[in-house]
Amino acid sequence: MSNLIQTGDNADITKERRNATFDIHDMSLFLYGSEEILKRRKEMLAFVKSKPEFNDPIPTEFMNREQRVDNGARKIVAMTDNTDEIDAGDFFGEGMYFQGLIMGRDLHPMSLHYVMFLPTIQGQSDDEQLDEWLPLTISRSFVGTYAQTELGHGTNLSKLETTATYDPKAGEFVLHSPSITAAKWWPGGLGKSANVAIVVANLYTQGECKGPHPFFVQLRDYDTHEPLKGITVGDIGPKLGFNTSDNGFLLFNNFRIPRRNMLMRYAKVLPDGTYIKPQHAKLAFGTMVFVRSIMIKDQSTQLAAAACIAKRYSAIRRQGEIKQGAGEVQILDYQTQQLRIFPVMARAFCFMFAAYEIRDLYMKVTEQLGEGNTELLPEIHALTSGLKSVVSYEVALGIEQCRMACGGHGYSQASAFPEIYAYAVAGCTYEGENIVMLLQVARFLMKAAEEVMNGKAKLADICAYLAKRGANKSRLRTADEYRGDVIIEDLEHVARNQVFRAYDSLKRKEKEMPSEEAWNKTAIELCKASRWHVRLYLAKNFLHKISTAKGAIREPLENLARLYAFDIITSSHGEFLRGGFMSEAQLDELKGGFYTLLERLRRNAVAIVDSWDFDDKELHSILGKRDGNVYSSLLDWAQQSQLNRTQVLPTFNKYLGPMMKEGRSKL
Ligand SMILES: CCCCCCCCCCCCCCCCCCC/C=C/C(=O)SCCNC(=O)CCNC(=O)[C@H](O)C(C)(C)COP(=O)(O)OP(=O)(O)OC[C@H]1O[C@@H](n2cnc3c(N)ncnc32)[C@H](O)[C@@H]1OP(=O)(O)O
Ligand SMILES: Cc1cc2nc3c(=O)[nH]c(=O)nc-3n(C[C@H](O)[C@H](O)[C@H](O)COP(=O)(O)OP(=O)(O)OC[C@H]3O[C@@H](n4cnc5c(N)ncnc54)[C@H](O)[C@@H]3O)c2cc1C
Repeated sequence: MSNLIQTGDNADITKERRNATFDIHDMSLFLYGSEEILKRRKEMLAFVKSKPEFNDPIPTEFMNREQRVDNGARKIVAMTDNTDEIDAGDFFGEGMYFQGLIMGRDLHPMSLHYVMFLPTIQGQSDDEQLDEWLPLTISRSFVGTYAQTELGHGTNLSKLETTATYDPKAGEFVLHSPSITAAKWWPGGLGKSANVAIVVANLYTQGECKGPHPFFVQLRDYDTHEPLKGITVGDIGPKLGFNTSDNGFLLFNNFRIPRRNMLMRYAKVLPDGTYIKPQHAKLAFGTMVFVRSIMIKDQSTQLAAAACIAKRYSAIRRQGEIKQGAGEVQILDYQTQQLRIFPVMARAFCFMFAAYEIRDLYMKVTEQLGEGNTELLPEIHALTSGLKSVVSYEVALGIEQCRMACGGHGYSQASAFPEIYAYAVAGCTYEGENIVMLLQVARFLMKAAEEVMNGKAKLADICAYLAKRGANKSRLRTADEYRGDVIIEDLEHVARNQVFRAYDSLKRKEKEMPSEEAWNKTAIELCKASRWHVRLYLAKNFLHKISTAKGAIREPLENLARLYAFDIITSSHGEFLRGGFMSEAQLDELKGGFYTLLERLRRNAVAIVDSWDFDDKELHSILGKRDGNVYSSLLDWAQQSQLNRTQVLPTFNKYLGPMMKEGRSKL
């Protein structure tokens, strides 16, 4: 704990750190997994701080878009000049941390090169293609992106309009955008930075459409960077966030590429045009599964950053009195403030622990795919789709809650909340719009429900609860005893009920109308089932993980995990009251328990967020500064505003001055 206290720190924040009941190093160790990881974080941070080229000339929030794009390009080249400093193969750990430290929370001109282009080359090329493209990708001989979404279609991949038609005489594919709506739209870095792309197009061979497939396509001349003939490309303009990235549009006019530019690890087109289908129809969508899986860690980090800022600021902000005349209190002492922030922190821990599970599952699936085994593909698709949806949505709400909890200063860009929100909320949309992805989970759940109904309960582990009988009354007696398995049983009960309610409703409707229509008319219930399924997974994983904690960190972790569960239950209590599963009295008991948990977590509030090991450089927030000296820093920060460069702005002479002069002259 003491390592975060320094002379000159704000007295309130120092008091918080002194009062903590555990050593933050122990908590960081539990959170990140090993001493080696913590050591490497320190080494990477020290390295980044030692390099002036990683600094921003002025805070990025004071830059215009061109300056941001320029600054982003400069820094990503500097960053990737120094990848020897990290284990670049450890994308999930070192790669993400290193990038976050240097690039901040904005995508940059090479984001898609690393996040999707490289993984697609690795995952979808055959050995010969890998030998050709991988070294060029790693050595940054070109800048790549992933161009799938179009103006008219993003979600529904089968209706992508871009065509790749095989011409056996020339041994080439002809890429074509038959309409305006066929324009690729959104790919990161496509507008101005990328000179190659993985283009996802509907493949036509021997007169038949074989569905969307990935192709390696050169877009610009390697020397002049001018677009090649047959390519129209540009930037799509400013967005809510991601403004350091030149997300782009792209149209093809009968643009030819060699046959071998189709990525052929799974599906293939032979020289005569014969199509060889992949072992599993959705193997070509593997990169999306990969990104959905790493998003969970990224999103939980953003949520933790928001909670860290809100808690540190709430520790130093004094406003109002609880006891009259006793002086203004730290706003962190208000129960309502705790309600706004503590559950957010609990969620960040929960999501991070899930991120580790998903990383491990992803690695297992990759290994299996290498052996030609696609057995776990439906499971990982459902799990990553569901987690991506629930987590990104909760993260966006949580960040906004933290912002509002910081009053007026939360609205300033000095807080970093606008930046964190704009960055994180995009996750609700990219890599599959959240509702659509929840419906994918529902497909998986409906199949599982069908198996249970048919008595063939050979279910994936994550669905095993669907086949359980379960009690029809909650075992909850006192809030203090409400822990571990008892909580899980109750969440299982609600999730199972919702899955079968949706299933029954779907089956009833299927008797009255075509199944696609029945599906649409049950979609709200299906999404609800998916959310409960994912919440159950998250809570189970969280409770299991904290049960392995030892020593002084155990109690605050248990408080967090139980707060997470109590929050879910009390905020959707109707589901638990249904059919008398819980009584009103039980719910009141839980509510009381929830308030007690807030009180218990109060003492360690700051230490818990300190354990996330955010350096000020990474947090990039005046309100969240480690030393708590917020007010003087806010004044310093504001002085960097462009508007403060001169005392009198041109607007005075042009508009306001003449107006006031005229006003005075009329008196
Ligand atoms: C040098 C060091 C540097 C280090 C640098 C490190 C940097 C680290 C940074 C980390 C930051 C992390 C995060 C930030 C990243 C931000 C980047 C954002 C970029 C965004 C990119 C994009 O958005 S790309 C475009 C994404 N698009 C989508 O996701 C489209 C969504 N649509 C679909 O996925 C699908 O079309 C569908 C799932 C909605 C439906 O598919 P389809 O219509 O084809 O199928 P059906 O519905 O008929 O289903 C048939 C059947 O298939 C199953 N299925 C579908 N998809 C999959 C799949 N992927 N895998 C397995 N199975 C699948 C489906 O469930 C059905 O199954 P049934 O059994 O028949 O039910
Ligand atoms: C910041 C950002 C970065 C991106 N980067 C890239 C990139 O690098 N490369 C790339 O190719 N793409 C990229 N995209 C595009 C992104 O993948 C798509 O926007 C996303 O997949 C959603 O598709 P859509 O825009 O077509 O939404 P739509 O599908 O049009 O969604 C609009 C609404 O329709 C609903 N809806 C659609 N279909 C259904 C259905 N079947 N059932 C029920 N409701 C439905 C949705 O739930 C939503 O409410 C990016 C997008 C953003 C915002």
